Amino acid sequence: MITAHDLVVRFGQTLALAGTSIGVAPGEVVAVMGPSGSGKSTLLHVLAGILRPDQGRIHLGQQRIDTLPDGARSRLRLRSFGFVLQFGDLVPELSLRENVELPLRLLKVPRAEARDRARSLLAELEIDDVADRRPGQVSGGQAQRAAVARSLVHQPTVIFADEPTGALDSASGETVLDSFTELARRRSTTVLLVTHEARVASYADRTLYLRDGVLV
Ligand SMILES: Nc1ncnc2c1ncn2[C@@H]1O[C@H](COP(=O)(O)OP(=O)(O)OP(=O)(O)O)[C@@H](O)[C@H]1O
Repeated sequence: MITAHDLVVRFGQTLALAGTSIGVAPGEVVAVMGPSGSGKSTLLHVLAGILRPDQGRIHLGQQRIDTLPDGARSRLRLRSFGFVLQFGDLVPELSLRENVELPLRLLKVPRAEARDRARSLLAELEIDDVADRRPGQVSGGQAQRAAVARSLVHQPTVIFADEPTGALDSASGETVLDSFTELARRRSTTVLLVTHEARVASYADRTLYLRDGVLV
């Protein structure tokens, strides 16, 4: 589903990715582990088209995506990718429901359909009772479940998750990971999960290890 060859990313003197190749099959849940500074977030940002590699090639299915112009890459991200980040990426002024509807509204899905699709995911993630509250008025676990719902609602091809439970206690983290990976598997959505915790990686089908910018 997503493949990359010989990715190199430099930040000044720092070689964040040093010729990394990766292939993730459709519907596969893959974890990327590694120590702090090994290049995990950089790899995720490059694969997701947020950062352009200095060298290398990235394909989504048959389509080469690293050479797309900025506008086309933004549209691709909106349509084909979902994101779950560690914290703070819900819009604080919007309710959980409005946050979950947001990708659909940006994709011009009619309001009623967006509301229905958000409602059904909010119910599946058992946060329908707090859906009208803002992120600041719910628990961290409930906010992360809303972020999971938002990442899935437009049926993306790939979801990128960067330490999705890093800010939660372990019980809330397990609940979020259980429902996230279960829903993604049921929909055959490919997931790339970056974490430094083996407990989190255990939810994946396969774990890759990065060290000094190379998969080992
Ligand atoms: N914007 C940036 N500017 C300069 N150096 C950067 C930047 N982003 C990352 N780096 C450097 O690139 C290397 C890889 O960083 P990256 O954030 O990808 O690692 P990581 O494995 O995700 O680390 P962590 O687990 O601590 O989040 C590190 O040496 C980091 O300091």
